[in-house]
Amino acid sequence: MKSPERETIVALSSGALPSGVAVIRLSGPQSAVICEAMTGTLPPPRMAALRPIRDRNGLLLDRGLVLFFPGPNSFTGEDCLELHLHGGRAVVESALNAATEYENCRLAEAGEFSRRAFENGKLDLVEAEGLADLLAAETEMQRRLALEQSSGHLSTIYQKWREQLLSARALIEAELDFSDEADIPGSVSDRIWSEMSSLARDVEQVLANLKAGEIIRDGFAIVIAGPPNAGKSSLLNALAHREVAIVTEYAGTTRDVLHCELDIGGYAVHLYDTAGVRDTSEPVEREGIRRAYRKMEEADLVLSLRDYASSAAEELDIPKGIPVLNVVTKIDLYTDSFPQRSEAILISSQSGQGLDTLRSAILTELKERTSTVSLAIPSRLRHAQHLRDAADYIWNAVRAENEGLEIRAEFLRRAADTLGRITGKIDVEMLLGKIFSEFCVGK
Ligand SMILES: Nc1nc2c(c(=O)[nH]1)N(C=O)[C@@H](CNc1ccc(C(=O)N[C@@H](CCC(=O)O)C(=O)O)cc1)CN2
Ligand SMILES: Nc1nc2c(ncn2[C@@H]2O[C@H](COP(=O)(O)OP(=O)(O)OP(=O)(O)O)[C@@H](O)[C@H]2O)c(=O)[nH]1
Ligand SMILES: [Mg+2]
Repeated sequence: MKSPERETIVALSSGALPSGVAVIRLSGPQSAVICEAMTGTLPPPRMAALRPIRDRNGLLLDRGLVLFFPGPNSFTGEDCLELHLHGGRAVVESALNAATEYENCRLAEAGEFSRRAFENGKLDLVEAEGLADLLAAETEMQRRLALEQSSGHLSTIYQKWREQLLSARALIEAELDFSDEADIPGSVSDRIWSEMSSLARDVEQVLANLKAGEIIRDGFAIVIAGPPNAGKSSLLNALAHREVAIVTEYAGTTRDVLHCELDIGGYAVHLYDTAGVRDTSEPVEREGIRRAYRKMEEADLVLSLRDYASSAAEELDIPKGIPVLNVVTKIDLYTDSFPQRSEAILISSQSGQGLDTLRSAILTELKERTSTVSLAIPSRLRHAQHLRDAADYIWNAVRAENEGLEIRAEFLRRAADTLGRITGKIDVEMLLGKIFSEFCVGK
């Protein structure tokens, strides 16, 4: 039986319509035939050519740029065709319809181009995740981290470790083969175990960067907390540059946790406003206060606010271990010179005084927590789980001195497999759906 030809897929790969230019991308064995049929000729590989674009009946749809990438030298590794059209809805619609008229050509699913690139060895899983993050990146630091990952630097590190494990294993197996011939003194294995210990430490060092990666990729959670009327909601509004929260002179205005997104120095920040904390028997307010504390527990940083006029120590009970910045508010009301009480940052949400100082204090905190020595920053829990397992297997191998070389080699094999799962060298079928469904259609 003749095996069915791989389908050619087509999609709009550029953004929302209407747009200046729209890029329609095809990938698969029919790309060249469709190119000739729709544009008259096959342009030289990877050279843009201006051509009329026609449907099957010869009707002119648009005049646009045509690019052909013969496989395997394309994004997907297959023959690829790009039609750069005018970005009108009807233009794009008619071109997509025209392409799918051809045999074995259909609309692509979300992430299908990247999935083919993965299947053809053009991308590994870490790079594919990086690419998904690059498309989702909204801040400068997210963009940098994603670009780093999508261009294979992290993959190279994981791959190098895997090779180190495999060659250590090979040396051990070789030693096992000669083990009848009595113990060779100063055998290779002494050297191997010290190398493996240092490898486990390298893995753990990258693992230690996980939190930094999460802060960059998923954002930094800052919770504004303090007594009622301290000016918490006013600060949220001032930093967001819009009226997110209701502000009144009544203590106890905010009940629910409110939220806005900020970009501080290229970092994504989630800023939360909470109910003012005080003793109260009012049930709605009590629930608000309970939620305020719950939010503080999840915070990366708490801004503890206090009205300048208020008596110093308030009963804000910030959960242990959560970093705090003390902020004194409403300083516009007090024009006289300030006796420097504590190291609090003095602000006025009304006049804007001190807000830049507050922003740079936050940025300093962010930089401290993301300035990892090495550039290898895993941004996903998926990597971290495998890295933790890999390090544990290596330590097991190193420490199993009394267990015999077979068992120790088996631990190294497991460590190597675990690393292989991160880049997709091993056992990936289950993951593929999840990773590639994060993409949009056309990617
Ligand atoms: N028009 C257009 N712009 C684009 C893309 C695209 O597909 N089309 N990209 C889509 O993501 C990005 C660029 N990424 C690309 C990655 C690989 C190849 C490619 O043809 N690779 C071949 C040849 C490499 C070479 O000549 O150096 C290969 O890997 O074999 C093209 C684009 C961003 N800009
Ligand atoms: N003069 C001055 N008034 C401020 C400033 N910030 C807040 N206020 C006033 O203080 C009062 C309380 O402000 P909110 O921002 O609602 O205080 P809150 O901490 O959110 O209060 P709750 O939600 O009740 O806990 C309002 O009348 C604000 O206008 C400021 O910087 N200067
Ligand atoms: Mg409030």
